[in-house]
Amino acid sequence: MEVVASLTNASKQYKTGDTVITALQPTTCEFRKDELTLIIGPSGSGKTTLLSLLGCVIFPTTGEVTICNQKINDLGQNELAEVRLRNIGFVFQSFNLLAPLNGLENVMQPLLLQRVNKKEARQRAEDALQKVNMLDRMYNLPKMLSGGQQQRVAIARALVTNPSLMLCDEPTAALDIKSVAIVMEELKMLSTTGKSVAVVTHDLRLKPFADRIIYVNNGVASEQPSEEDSFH
Ligand SMILES: Nc1ncnc2c1ncn2[C@@H]1O[C@H](COP(=O)(O)OP(=O)(O)OP(=O)(O)O)[C@@H](O)[C@H]1O
Repeated sequence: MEVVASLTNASKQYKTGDTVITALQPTTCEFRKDELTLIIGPSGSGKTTLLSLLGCVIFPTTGEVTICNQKINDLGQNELAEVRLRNIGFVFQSFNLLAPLNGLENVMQPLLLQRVNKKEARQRAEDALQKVNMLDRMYNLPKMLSGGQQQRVAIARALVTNPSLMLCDEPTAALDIKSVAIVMEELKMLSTTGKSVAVVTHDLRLKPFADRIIYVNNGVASEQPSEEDSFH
């Protein structure tokens, strides 16, 4: 299956003063088209660091990160921003919708940033909202929507630019159990439409939605569960 993103011996250390924290040990893994990959691990284990490397938000200390066949290590900040805008959609725990804008306007924003004209942006935003079954609520402000509905609008905003890679950081953490299932089913559905979807979570209940699971423990990423994980 086609590889959308990969880490090759990629590690990350953070330096604060004299202290060096190894957030992620050298890691090699692939994220493929048409797959939903869960990145599971306890708090502080290195999940967000792994996702941030994939999202081209931070550079690895050692090793390589490749997104859509492009090695990102040697890119400058502007080129990196371009890679992010063209290839990656982000979904966050706290939705991050713009409060004064309705659902449609929120979803149109990434396209307007890419200088797509307003008419086309509106059409594409409506198509994205349709995919997550939120077209009928597109004129609502975020505060008029439930958490699950806001997250579905946020997913539409992430997918409107047609990214190959969708990166989701604890997308269900703020949701009730019914909304968790709806949001995960939407993400699963997207992963069958030629995208690679990576979801960071500490919630082992999301396992049934995964095609593949990467376990992260103490900065070590592995496709094998540790003893601690396998008890669940
Ligand atoms: N910018 C930073 N500067 C210094 N240390 C950091 C930084 N970001 C993360 N860390 C440290 O790296 C380690 C891994 O953090 P990371 O956020 O990747 O874990 P996580 O598994 O996502 O945790 P959580 O589930 O609590 O968000 C932690 O010890 C954290 O304190």
